[in-house]
Amino acid sequence: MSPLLRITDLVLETGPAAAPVRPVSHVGFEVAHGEAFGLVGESGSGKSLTLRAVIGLLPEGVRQAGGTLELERDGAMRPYRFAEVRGRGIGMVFQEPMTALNPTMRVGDLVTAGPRARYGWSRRAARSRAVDLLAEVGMPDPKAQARMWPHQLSGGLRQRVMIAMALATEPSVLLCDEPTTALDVAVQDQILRLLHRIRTERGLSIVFVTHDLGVVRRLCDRVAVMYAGQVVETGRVEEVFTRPTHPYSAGLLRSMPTQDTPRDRPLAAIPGGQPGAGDRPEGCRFAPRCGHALPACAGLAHVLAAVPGSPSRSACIRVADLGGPPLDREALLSPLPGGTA
Ligand SMILES: Nc1ncnc2c1ncn2[C@@H]1O[C@H](COP(=O)(O)OP(=O)(O)OP(=O)(O)O)[C@@H](O)[C@H]1O
Repeated sequence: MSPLLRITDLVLETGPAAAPVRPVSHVGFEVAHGEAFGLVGESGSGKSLTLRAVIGLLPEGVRQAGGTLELERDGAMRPYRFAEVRGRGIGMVFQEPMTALNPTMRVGDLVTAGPRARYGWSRRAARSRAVDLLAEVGMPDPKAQARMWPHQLSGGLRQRVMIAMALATEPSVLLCDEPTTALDVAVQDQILRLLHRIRTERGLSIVFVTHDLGVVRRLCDRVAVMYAGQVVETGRVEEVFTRPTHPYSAGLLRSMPTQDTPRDRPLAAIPGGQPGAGDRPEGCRFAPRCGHALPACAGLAHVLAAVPGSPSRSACIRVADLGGPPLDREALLSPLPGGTA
């Protein structure tokens, strides 16, 4: 598949310019046309900041110190400034719809506010478009719901409104930051199915930020695993999930529950904790927690390189010696209860 979005060498900084801390260092990834791409990793690994940087919506206190963005237009990859693509090719769905939706606007006006201002749509045209979009995202009574206020809707319906808002600008890429985390399990499933349907029907590319490997297994074609502000491995989901090429990804996958995992069984955890943004070791940042680390790992520059015999790319120099018991391919790739989205 041909590339649609390419991020290269993204660096984000916080703190004083003279002594900056880098929560995201030299992160890059590429998303193809129509592809679902997952960005996974523990809390604090830099997933959300990376996604927000793509549309130039960094929280206060975080600044971009490097990185390029390219988006495909008319058959060629073209460079853009990060904020420039927000609502112009790239849409975003946030984790918490209540804080992301303006409470003083009716749902129908919210959905089309962006394109209406930009393209000068009439009120009538905007309303009709809003109702169509609300129907597309599965609102049960789109005409009536277009007249409601966000607080009158359930969490699941609010998330549908946010997806409709993102679609209103006709993006080619939808960025989703933990789009189901704030919802209860049954509603999570409905939203994941909706995103899958929209992706298929519109031929959209989707980037999912999630700590839930089940979501990645179920919806994504390719994945990047982040650790302490860097991508440590990237590849096709079925490869990374069954033949991980970085000890951190292997540990993360071993700690992932499958449908056969008894509820009361403790998960095999990776010993130790992820270092904070201001507290990162030299060389391989995972080395202090890694059972395969050599003294040399502490002096290594971070390079995501091709792995002999694997289609994945990995930052681990010990990839050939990883060994360990093979991961249970069937358990890791079997459909989740409730079926495929
Ligand atoms: N507004 C901010 N100011 C300063 N530092 C920040 C800010 N937001 C995030 N950080 C730093 O960046 C790190 C990465 O944050 P980010 O939200 O991207 O992590 P994440 O992987 O998405 O985790 P989570 O799943 O918990 O959101 C944080 O651990 C924190 O050190």
